Order: sequence, then structure tokens, then C-alpha cells
Amino acid sequence: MSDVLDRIAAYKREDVAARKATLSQADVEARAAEAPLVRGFKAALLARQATGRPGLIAEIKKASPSKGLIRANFDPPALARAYERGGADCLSVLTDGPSFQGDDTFLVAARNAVRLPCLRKDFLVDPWQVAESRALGADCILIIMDMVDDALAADLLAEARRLGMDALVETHDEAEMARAVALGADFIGVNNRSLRTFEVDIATFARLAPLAPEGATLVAESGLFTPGDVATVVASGADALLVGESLMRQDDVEAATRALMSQASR
Ligand SMILES: O=C(O)c1ccccc1NCC(=O)[C@H](O)[C@H](O)COP(=O)(O)O
Repeated sequence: MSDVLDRIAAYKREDVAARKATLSQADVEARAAEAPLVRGFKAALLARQATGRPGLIAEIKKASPSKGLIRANFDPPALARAYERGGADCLSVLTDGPSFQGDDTFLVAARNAVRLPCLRKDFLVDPWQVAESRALGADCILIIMDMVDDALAADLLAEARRLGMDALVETHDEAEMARAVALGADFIGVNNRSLRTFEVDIATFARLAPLAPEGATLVAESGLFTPGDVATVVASGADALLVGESLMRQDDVEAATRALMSQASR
């Protein structure tokens, strides 16, 4: 019996095959070349850190496999602006439709509404999707080590670098962290959520952070609800945080963003 991540990988492969049938590599490259200039994603997080506060990647997330509908009043440009005013440094925008009720247009609209660099939060199973992400305006892609073998991870990373984008390499256990290190990743996420069981344990970050290479920029992902949670992962070495649900559930997203980061120092 396949779990959610296997099912997502399967429908992504079908979806990408269909997209490639209508948009060749040459076509998608041409669109990427016309996209708005890349905004430095990792650079924005490091610039924030230099001020003494960890960076914040704020996620625009309507629904998820683990939680179902998270936010009914869902307006990506308005949310992007609220996040920017509240002190986010970067955005993460879910574009996967079947599992997250996301859409490519959410990324385009959110990015156009703000000056923040944007991660296209989707499931990459083919290097063609990197150029597609750039064509949509994305500044950063996500490489989920649990979803790709080493060869595909290397191809995705190389493609992102060729296009001038950042690539956040996501890990969840020791073996994935070792593979990320061998890949030469210097921008590494530790997802506190198992994408297979949906179990969340923010101690995951503290367990894996010491295994990352010296000098890598580390992002603590998922399950961060309170300033205390933020302090916990920052004390374990998080340079930046990726937060979705806890902010998406608030009426006043701007105030919630500010409050979550109010006591954070690095
Ligand atoms: O969120 C899920 O249920 C999920 C399920 C399967 C694959 C990925 C999933 N989430 C992606 C993420 O990693 C989170 O959206 C992101 O880290 C923010 O997490 P949170 O703050 O807990 O919403």
C-alpha cells in the first residue's frame, strides 16, 4: 500500500509528462528567460540574520493532506502583503493542486504583490520543473530528499544553479541529511514533519542540525506555533524558519507574523 508521498510522486510524474507534451524544454527555457529577475532567497534570510533575528519564510498554504482545509478566506496577494508587512523575509507558495489546493497562479499573484523572494513549494520529480518554476517567477525550488534519488537530486540542484535560483534541500532523518551533505548542499531544511506519517516533532531539527556541514544555512520547517517553538529551534542552530499553518489559521496574519517573531534573536 503506497503512502501519501508515493501517491504524490506518482501523480506528479503523470502531470509533468502532460505539461511537457504541451511545453517543450526549449519553450519552457524561453519563458524562464523572460521571467522577472531572480530575487536572492537565501541572501534575504542571511541579511535578516545579520540583524540579529532568524529569517522567516512564511508559507501561503490553503490546505494540506494532514490537516485538510486550513484557510477558507484565501487571497494569495493579500496574504503575501500581510506577511511582508509582518516581517517575513521570503514567501513559500504551495502550487500543488490535488493535495494542497494550490495553483501556479497563486505563486505568480503573490510574488507580484510584494518585493519578497519566493519559493515554489511543490514536488519536483523532473528537472524540467525547475525551468517551469523559474518561468512562473520562482526564486527558489525545494528538493525533497525523500522523494528523489541522488542522481535526480543532483540534476535538480544543477538546474537551479544554472538558472540562478536557490534550492532548499529538505531532509527529515540522518540518512537524508548524509545524502544532502554528499550532494554539496549548503542550504538545508530539516522538516519536523514526516511526510509519510505526518507525525510532527520539533526535536527533529535539534537531532539533525549537528550533522549539517559547517557554514550551511539551516531552515527549521513545520510545526512551529509559538515564540517558544521558534526559540527552541533557534537555540539548536536554525538560521531561518519555514512556517505555514500557525500563521494561516489567524485572522490577522500580519499581527500573527510579528508576534511569532517578536522574541526571536539569533
Ligand atoms: O503539511 C502536510 O500535511 C504535508 C503533507 C505531505 C507532504 C508535505 C506536507 N507539507 C509540506 C511542508 O513541509 C509544510 O507545508 C511546511 O513546512 C510548513 O509546515 P507547517 O508550518 O506545519 O504548516
